[in-house]
Amino acid sequence: MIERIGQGHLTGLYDVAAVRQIEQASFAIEGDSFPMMERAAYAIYRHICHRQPSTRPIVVLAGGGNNGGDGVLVAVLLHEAGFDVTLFDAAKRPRTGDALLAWEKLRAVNVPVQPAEAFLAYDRSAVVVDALLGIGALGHPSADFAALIDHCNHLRQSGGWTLAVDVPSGLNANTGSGSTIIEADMVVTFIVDKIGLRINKGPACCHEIVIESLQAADLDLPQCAHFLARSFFRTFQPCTRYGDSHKGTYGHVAVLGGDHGFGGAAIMSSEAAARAGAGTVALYSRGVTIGAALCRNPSIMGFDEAQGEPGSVLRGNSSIIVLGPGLGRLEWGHRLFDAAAQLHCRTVLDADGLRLLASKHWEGGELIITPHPGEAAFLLGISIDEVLNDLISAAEQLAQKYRAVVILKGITSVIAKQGEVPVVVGAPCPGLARGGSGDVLTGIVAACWAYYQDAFTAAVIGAGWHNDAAIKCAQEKGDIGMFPQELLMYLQKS
Ligand SMILES: NC(=O)C1=CN([C@@H]2O[C@H](COP(=O)(O)OP(=O)(O)OC[C@H]3O[C@@H](n4cnc5c(N)ncnc54)[C@H](O)[C@@H]3O)[C@@H](O)[C@H]2O)[C@H](O)CC1
Ligand SMILES: [K+]
Repeated sequence: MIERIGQGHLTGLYDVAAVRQIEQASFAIEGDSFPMMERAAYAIYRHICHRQPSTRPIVVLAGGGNNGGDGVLVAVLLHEAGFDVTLFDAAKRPRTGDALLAWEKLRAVNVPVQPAEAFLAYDRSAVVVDALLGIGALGHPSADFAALIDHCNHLRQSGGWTLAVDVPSGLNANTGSGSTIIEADMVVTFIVDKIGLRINKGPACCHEIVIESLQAADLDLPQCAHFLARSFFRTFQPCTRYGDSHKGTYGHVAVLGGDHGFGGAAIMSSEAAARAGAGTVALYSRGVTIGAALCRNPSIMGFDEAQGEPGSVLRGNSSIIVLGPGLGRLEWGHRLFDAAAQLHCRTVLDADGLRLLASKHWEGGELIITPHPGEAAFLLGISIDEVLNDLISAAEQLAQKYRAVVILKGITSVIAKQGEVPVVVGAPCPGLARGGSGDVLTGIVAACWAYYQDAFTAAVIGAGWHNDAAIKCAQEKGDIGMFPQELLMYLQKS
């Protein structure tokens, strides 16, 4: 799969169970667990020296477990190097094991220590090392930890800089969920990249993620997902043109939708397909929508009902249909949905098309569906929280239930297909949190599908490309200033 991307660009994302297995194997090989904690602390120390070499004070928030143990050793290294470091001790019980060994080292060199509560009155602009909770956290942080996390985030808002050890405290390393979470400028995560950092709330709390392997054992364990970093689009231009090509080389996309009141959705989708490089694009919609669409973009073909059935906009059965943007759920939308199914073309299904899918049986062509968590919950008959608490499984269940390639949209998107390792793509772009972003996505994915043929490849590249262009657009226009259709002008910007 995904030959166009190449496995080299897809990195593995693991759950906590896998990290524990690797840890145990590494400890067994080395015959001791403490050296790995020392390597973890040294890695953090190096990043602080490199990124924050100033004379700012450094605060270490240390819990009672081994995540806290890492923090304690970081404090020792910083103190020995002459930094102004204070450790706030949040352990509730006497430390044991490696965390205790670390604590004894700290005591031997007299690092200043204060009780955790004192941190709530701390108001200096500092570098904060979050070593409260790591992969051993259970449930939401206790109230006292939540207060420490809130205060750390408050200091960061007022000019502080936060480095999270392994995982931002409060973030579930498996699900990316959490209520009160450290917002980290940098997360130095150990051994392998963790799924919870890359999905759900994770990406919004981890502004930069660095992976330190700590010379851990190299086990071939199953990955929860692959990750396609944004950097892929620095060198890869999707849907490139060839010298000996013609418009037929790049396929035909037909957008069906845009009922009264929702014409803009279908217009944006068709425009996106055209801008993303589809050879020809047709829009089948209400007459008034066609008029508006042609005024905006005469390169598309516009057909209204008076000119024939939806099938009249196709160019043979290799056409890609986009069904859903502005479809509505009234009689008109139902009719278009049924007509589209009978065309047996490859179909990108979104929005109202997904609502209709839940109540009808799809016997049409191959599907890519693009639900957000609310639509996924509706399609699976579960709550939105259940979807958010296991996005990978929700995407996989949808793929199985609807025999479709699924783009489960979110801060990052999860792309799933039966028999494939899911792929997580994207990075946070708050500018996308507005109506129309999904309509633009459907058009881009359809154009990619016309180009790449393979639905999974098209979904991964299309979702990643949409996100990358949106971030570039927001950098110039601002999150509030950008309209979804404007990101199309950034599809080819390097
Ligand atoms: N050599 C090593 O052992 C290495 C460990 N690494 C680091 O270790 C952590 C995982 O450590 P672990 O002790 O298993 O768990 P944590 O420190 O993350 O958490 C346990 C700690 O937290 C308390 N606690 C649990 N849940 C809550 C909660 N909801 N609210 C408040 N407090 C909670 C619990 O009582 C314990 O005190 C890993 O992330 C690494 O940072 C490194 O990998 C290096 C080698
Ligand atoms: K942490």
